[in-house]
Amino acid sequence: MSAKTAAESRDGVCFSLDAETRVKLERVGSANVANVLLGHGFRNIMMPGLKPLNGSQRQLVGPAYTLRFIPAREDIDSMGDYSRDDNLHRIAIEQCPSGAVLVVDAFGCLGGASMGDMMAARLVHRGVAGAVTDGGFRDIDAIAQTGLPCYQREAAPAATPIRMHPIALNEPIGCAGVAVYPGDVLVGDGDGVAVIPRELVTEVAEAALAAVEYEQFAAREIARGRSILGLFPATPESRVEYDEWVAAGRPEQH
Ligand SMILES: O=C([O-])CC(=O)C(=O)O
Ligand SMILES: [Mg+2]
Repeated sequence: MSAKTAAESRDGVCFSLDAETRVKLERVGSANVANVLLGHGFRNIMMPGLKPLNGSQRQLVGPAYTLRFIPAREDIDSMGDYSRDDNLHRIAIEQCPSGAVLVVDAFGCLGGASMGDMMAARLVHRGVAGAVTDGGFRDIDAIAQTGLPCYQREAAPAATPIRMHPIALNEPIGCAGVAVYPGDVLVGDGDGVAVIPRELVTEVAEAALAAVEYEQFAAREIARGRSILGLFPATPESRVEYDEWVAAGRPEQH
């Protein structure tokens, strides 16, 4: 492992994503990713109910760094505990690697915040690619101003320790009913968030981008009045047409 890669790894998990794959995933939809993963047999990789915090936020792409909460208990959780430097919630903000996505298992809890705008600002400064929770964030207008791509169920403004206790970093979690292993790669757009098992990311990115490029051809044909039958989904014949279109330099008009 190179020094750079080692710097990007924690607990033996690699959080780097090669630039070529990242650029491909920035160009594809979560639905394209879901289709490709369905072809590999995966049916539970989209996080239902999670919405972008800001409709104009940029595409979310990055390997998962995980934080897991359990329900708070009055004899253990307090605002005093929250302020401690060994609080795993705050450590996650300081340790989520640059380029990674902080993925929070909040057990669906909306009674406490998974993150606020000070934390989001710190993630932005540290080069983190985004944050996802199956609960909600507080200070959401201010988080939107930071530009950090974020996904949540809905706003959860109450103080975290009222309902949530951070229990583990960088372990497998469930988020919105989807398994997330540290280093799995998330892709989020307006539809929601898809999770790509780490070992498949290169081939999924390639196949999803190929689907997007075929759809550019199909969209052009549909705009010209053509039926989707025989065009979308692709047929062997329409693929020949697509290949000819690509060979011709992808012209906008016939
Ligand atoms: O104190 C918190 O729970 C988090 C918060 O509001 C912030 O990061 O702005
Ligand atoms: Mg705040």
